[in-house]
Amino acid sequence: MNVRNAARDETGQVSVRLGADRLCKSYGSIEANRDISITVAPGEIHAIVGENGAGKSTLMRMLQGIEQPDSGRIIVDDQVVDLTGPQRAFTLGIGMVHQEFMLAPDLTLLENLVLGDEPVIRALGPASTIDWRSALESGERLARETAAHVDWSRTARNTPVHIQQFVEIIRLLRRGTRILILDEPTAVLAPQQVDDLFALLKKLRDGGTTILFISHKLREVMALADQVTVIRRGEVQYTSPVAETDPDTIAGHMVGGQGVLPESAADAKSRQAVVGDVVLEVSGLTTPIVEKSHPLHGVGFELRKGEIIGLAGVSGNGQNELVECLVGLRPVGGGVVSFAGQDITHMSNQQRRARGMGYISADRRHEGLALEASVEANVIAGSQRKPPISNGGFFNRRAMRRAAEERLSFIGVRHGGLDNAAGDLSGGNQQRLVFAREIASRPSLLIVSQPTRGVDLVGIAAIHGILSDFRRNGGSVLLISEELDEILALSDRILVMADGAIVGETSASDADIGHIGRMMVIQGAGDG
Ligand SMILES: Nc1ncnc2c1ncn2[C@@H]1O[C@H](COP(=O)(O)OP(=O)(O)OP(=O)(O)O)[C@@H](O)[C@H]1O
Repeated sequence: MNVRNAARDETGQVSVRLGADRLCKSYGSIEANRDISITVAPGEIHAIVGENGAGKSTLMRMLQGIEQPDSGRIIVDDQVVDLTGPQRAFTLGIGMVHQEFMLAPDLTLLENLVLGDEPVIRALGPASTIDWRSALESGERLARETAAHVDWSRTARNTPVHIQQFVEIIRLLRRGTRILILDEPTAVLAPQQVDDLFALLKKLRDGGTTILFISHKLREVMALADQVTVIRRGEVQYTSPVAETDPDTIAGHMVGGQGVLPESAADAKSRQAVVGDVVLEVSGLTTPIVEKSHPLHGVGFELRKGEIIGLAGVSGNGQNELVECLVGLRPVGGGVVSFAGQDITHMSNQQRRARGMGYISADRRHEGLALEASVEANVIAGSQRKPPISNGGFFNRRAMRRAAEERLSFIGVRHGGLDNAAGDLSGGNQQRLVFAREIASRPSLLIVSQPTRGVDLVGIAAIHGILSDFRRNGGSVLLISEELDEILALSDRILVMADGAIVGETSASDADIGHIGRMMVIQGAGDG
């Protein structure tokens, strides 16, 4: 990229709003980014796609000044800049909306809007006071401009997730963000909310904001982006205007020479499951009202052998609480949970596991993994006292290594070495690791929450294939997912949850995405 000669065009506009010029970044022996060059024009929506561990987050961290490149240059407004830290990037107008929102949960949305940059009245001499009226005016003006409906007096904690996301965006705009980076922004949204977000982003784009977004969903890339760049194994593989490409071409560049994608979930599902006896029976389940949780109101359903039930719902409507009750991590207020004919309502998580219940938590960083521990320790956890790793009281180190390697390669976890910390894996590879461990313990029932959040195309197909095989071999799955496509592709039956209750049920063959989406948002927290 010839920056010095990247002359402003005839109208005096800059041609490169944000650019990376041969950026390199290594962690030990891993080259996370190698000679990455991208160019983003003013008022462009640029999608960055790539497999898990491809190097997308590393690039974003450098563009935000959180990490320094080993070599290469970053360009803002046609000029080479030195992003010495996040504050410098912010001053230049670069702002990022992370997957985990940064709002302070107990402050109101208005307080969050101005936090750290409060408008003040200086009428009282040296003392000053916050000008709430002007804060509210600026919030409402931005909300109007972005067509968002925001109740500024609500705390962030009590605000539906899609409104929190709007407020995050508005907050950045208020502080002069001109280059907005979004990390998988639709992961937590219902379909209608995705449409609203895209309408907002297009509006911002048309007003001159430059948008860079990371996504694993090619349908979204096609619907939203002007330009797409594929990163593979730390290098730019492909870049194209979206109007001149198609999802197959993009996917081909993402997976490189791996050829045909693994069997899709839809193909796997077309082989009808044989459904047997009831394995999990839940009736009248309630939870006490506890702060920071969403109470359950009499949840009941049956899950049979060889069946996948998909639980659809906007996040924050009681799904987490239900899962925690089922796996023994939250006390129930009333009702009964039976597993394989036995009342397990008050059993511990360990007792449930010993009876064949596997659990894949949505919160892999806190519940699913010990991030400081090695990749090997994490993938073996729970099996270290069983053969072949332990035999007659003797611990077999080689058998442990072999088992770890087999488990990791079974689901294609990309890692830099068995002794590296699990926390150093990319997000998607952390999720694969949890899956590899849980499947290896051969459960009869899997409770799976957000199994493919942040996982790439190949990983999704692999995980879906594993779930379908598990079901075909007589396993039962309760699948909780914010991805309706995933629920539709895998489930035999679909339950919809809103406001702590099951509000609808449909068989997969009759499922209609619009109808399910409406049930999801018609009540409860999704309605905000
Ligand atoms: N702090 C770190 N220490 C060691 N290795 C790291 C670190 N951060 C990233 N890596 C490695 O660099 C590579 C690129 O990771 P990165 O997080 O950028 O990928 P990604 O494309 O964002 O993946 P995902 O889609 O799974 O989030 C991976 O192999 C990862 O394990």
